[in-house]
Amino acid sequence: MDTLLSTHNRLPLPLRGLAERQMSLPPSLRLETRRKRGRNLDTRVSARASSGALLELVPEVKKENLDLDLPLYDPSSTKRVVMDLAVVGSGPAGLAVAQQVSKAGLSVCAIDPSPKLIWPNNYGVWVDEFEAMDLLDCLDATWPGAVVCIDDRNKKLLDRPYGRVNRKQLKSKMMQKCVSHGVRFHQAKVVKVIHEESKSVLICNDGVTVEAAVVLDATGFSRSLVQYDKPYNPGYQVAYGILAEVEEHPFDLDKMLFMDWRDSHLASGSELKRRNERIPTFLYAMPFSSTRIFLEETSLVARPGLAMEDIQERMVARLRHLGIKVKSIEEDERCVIPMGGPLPLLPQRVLGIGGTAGMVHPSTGYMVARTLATAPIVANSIVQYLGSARSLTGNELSEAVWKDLWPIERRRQREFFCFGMDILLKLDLQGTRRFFDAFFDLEPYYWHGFLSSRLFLPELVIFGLALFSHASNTSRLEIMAKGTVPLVGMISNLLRDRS
Ligand SMILES: CC(C)=CCC/C(C)=C/C=C/C(C)=C/C=C/C(C)=C/C=C/C=C(C)/C=C/C=C(C)/C=C/C=C(\C)CCC=C(C)C
Repeated sequence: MDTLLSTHNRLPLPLRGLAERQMSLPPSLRLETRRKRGRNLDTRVSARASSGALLELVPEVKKENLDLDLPLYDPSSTKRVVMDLAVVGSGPAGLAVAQQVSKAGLSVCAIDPSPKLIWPNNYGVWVDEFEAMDLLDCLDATWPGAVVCIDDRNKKLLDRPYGRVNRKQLKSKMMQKCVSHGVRFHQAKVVKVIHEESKSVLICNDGVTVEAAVVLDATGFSRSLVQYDKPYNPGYQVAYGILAEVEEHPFDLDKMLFMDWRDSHLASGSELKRRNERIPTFLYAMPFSSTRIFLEETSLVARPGLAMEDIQERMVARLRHLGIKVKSIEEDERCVIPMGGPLPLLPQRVLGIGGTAGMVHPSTGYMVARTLATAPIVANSIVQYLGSARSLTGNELSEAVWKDLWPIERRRQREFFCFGMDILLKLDLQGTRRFFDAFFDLEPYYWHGFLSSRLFLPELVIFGLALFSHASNTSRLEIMAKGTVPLVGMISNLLRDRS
């Protein structure tokens, strides 16, 4: 499945409106959205295998839909009214808000070209994040801990349970709640929105119009309706993953492999090794059994993003070196996640959530847990301002909701995460290893809090100093040399944005 993700927490989200955004990406990252599933071939990835041979095992595209009857929006109804909320996009972010606003008794219309489509990506999350939202039933595999291989000699065991999201179960659960609270669905793509004083008119590609007091853009990275007023210059996380049946693999079943930065699979002096030394990739793996495993070769962040073919080539070399013989591939995924970059224009009439609203963690690419945790904030604020008193409408209402979505402390936190991303962008393989060696030696409170967006600026300063003090002398010099300009940039952005 190819995806420009509207997500990770790993709900990296299925891409909506990819085509429009494709042209703004570097050519090597332009992808089509597709989903592949279940074809068994008797081929093996052998010692002579190329990425071409691996790709031959990738099954045909097959989109999977939920088996669910959706109540449809009726454009011909004589009683047609202005809906309270129109949600554009039915990824996790959009459905989470739709579900909660409709629960409060407001009318909601969800518009999506494929509302029943099961989200395409393998999302991973820290179990505590889903537990806090009472979503443990939406994990289909969990590992009591994780492991980070810094290099051949240095391995870190992370005592933090990790899980894979059962995307079918999560989407079914959210859709069922939406249906039981009366959300209406319209299967189309929104092509234009016209704003009037107290309502907006959404024009869909099938000619239908939907009127709503509030419009929420939850279309992920396609950013269909939300506007940006600054140049869009994100870093890109690029990854190629396969869910595969293998003869065997060397990984412990009770640990997920969070990051493997080893490069012994790349021949000394080879071009591939040189490329990996400049812009490293790591292996991320979820072992489900001794013969079934999800493997993803990942470039954490680069600008421009790494070419998918480069990543596939590295993955094949790695699997060969690890003695992993792939018997069949159930599904594959290609992820391109924009990270960092500017926030959308604040405030603006259309509301946003998820990728469209700058909610991807700029230092990690994760998004799902944070988005799901933010949905109640957005929903409550819509309900409060639009509720019985109808205290606010139009631009005033949008301004108030955007403030709740991106309060000053969250904007400061994001500035720090972008500062972190700027450092990561400049590190080569050795620098990256030294950096994560120090990062995962921090007190769990700090590295957990950083990855799960729980630390705010005062604590992030302590986190930064702690990381600095844990770092080796070489790494400190590197942080100072490569971090000074981004640090000054962060400080000036923080001083500029004080409201
Ligand atoms: C979408 C899908 C489905 C998929 C995709 C692909 C994948 C698999 C992915 C994965 C990923 C991952 C695993 C990720 C991870 C990440 C991480 C861990 C990250 C981290 C980061 C960190 C950082 C950035 C940090 C930072 C820090 C800093 C910046 C510090 C600094 C310091 C200094 C400068 C000193 C002074 C102080 C102050 C500022 C106060």
